[in-house]
Amino acid sequence: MVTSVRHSLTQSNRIVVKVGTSTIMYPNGSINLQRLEKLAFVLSDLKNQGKQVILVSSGAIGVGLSRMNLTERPVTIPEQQAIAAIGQTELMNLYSQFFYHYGHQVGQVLLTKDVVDFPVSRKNTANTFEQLLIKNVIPIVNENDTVSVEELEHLTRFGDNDTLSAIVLEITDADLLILLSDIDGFYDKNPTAHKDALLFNTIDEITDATYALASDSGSRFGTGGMTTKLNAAQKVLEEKKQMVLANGEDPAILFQILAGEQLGTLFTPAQKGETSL
Ligand SMILES: Nc1ncnc2c1ncn2[C@@H]1O[C@H](COP(=O)(O)OP(=O)(O)O)[C@@H](O)[C@H]1O
Ligand SMILES: N[C@@H](CCC(=O)OP(=O)(O)O)C(=O)O
Repeated sequence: MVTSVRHSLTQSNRIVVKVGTSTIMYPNGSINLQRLEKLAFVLSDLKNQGKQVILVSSGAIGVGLSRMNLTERPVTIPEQQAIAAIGQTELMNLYSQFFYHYGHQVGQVLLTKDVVDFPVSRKNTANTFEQLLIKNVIPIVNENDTVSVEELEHLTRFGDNDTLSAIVLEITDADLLILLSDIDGFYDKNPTAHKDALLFNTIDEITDATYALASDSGSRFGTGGMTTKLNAAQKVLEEKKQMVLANGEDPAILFQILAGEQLGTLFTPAQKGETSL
C-alpha cells in the first residue's frame, strides 16, 4: 500500500544507505557474498536510474575476523583496531569488485563523528563527497576505527555507524537515510526476544519512552543495537528529514521503499506523518 507520506520517498534523489555488520555477515562469521553482491547490484541500478547514492557500511571488524580465521573478537581495543584495519581493506576490495562488475566506481571515505564540530574538517568532508558524486562515484563510508574509539559510561568501544550515517546525511544534505539491519523495523520491544513484538509503521518523535523500547544488539557482531538507530533517527528528525529502518535480508527492498511501499519503520517529521503501529 502506498500512503501519501510514503509517496514522498519516491521523490528522494540523494540517498544514504547504511548496512550493519549483521546484514553482511552470516551468523557463523563468514562473509555473506551473495548479499554484498546484491547490494552492489541494487545501488548500481539506483545510480543508473539517476539517483545519487552514498553507502555507509559496517563490517570491517566482522570481515577482519573472518580473514584472520578468528571466531571471537579479541579483547583488547588495539587488537580490534588491527582487525578492523585488515577487514576494511578486504571489505573495500569486495565492494570495489562487485560495483565494478555493475559498471560503477567506488571511493572510500573514512570519517570520525567530530568532523561536524570543526568547520574546516566539515567543509573538506563535504567537498570530498560533492566531488565524488559529481564524478558519478559511489562513496563508501565507514568510521575510521583506528582513531574513533570512544569512552562511554566507562566502557571503551567503537563508535557507531548508525549515528555516523545521520551525520553523513547532514553533511551531504541528502534527502533520505535508509538503515538496513537484521530486523523488519522498530518494534515496541526487542523482536529477537519477544515473539509478540509489534512493528511501528511510522514514528514522528523520539522521546525517553521510545528509548525505553530499545535494547542492545541481538547479533554476534552488531555493536549499536536499536539505541544507536534511535540516536540516528533523532538527528534525522532534527534535520527535518526522513529515515527508514528496514530489513536488509534482500537488498532489493530498497527498490520497494523508494517506490513508496509500506515497509520497515519510517521516521518522519511530525507534519509529514502520524505515529502509528
Ligand atoms: N525495539 C526494538 N525493535 C527492533 N530491534 C530491536 C529492538 N530492541 C533491540 N533490538 C535489536 O537490535 C538489533 C539490531 O541492531 P544491531 O545488531 O546493532 O544491527 P546492525 O548490525 O544492523 O547495526 C536487532 O536484531 C534486535 O535484536
Ligand atoms: N566500524 C565498525 C563497527 C561499526 C558499527 O556501527 O557496526 P554495526 O552496529 O554493525 O553497524 C566496523 O566496521 O566493524
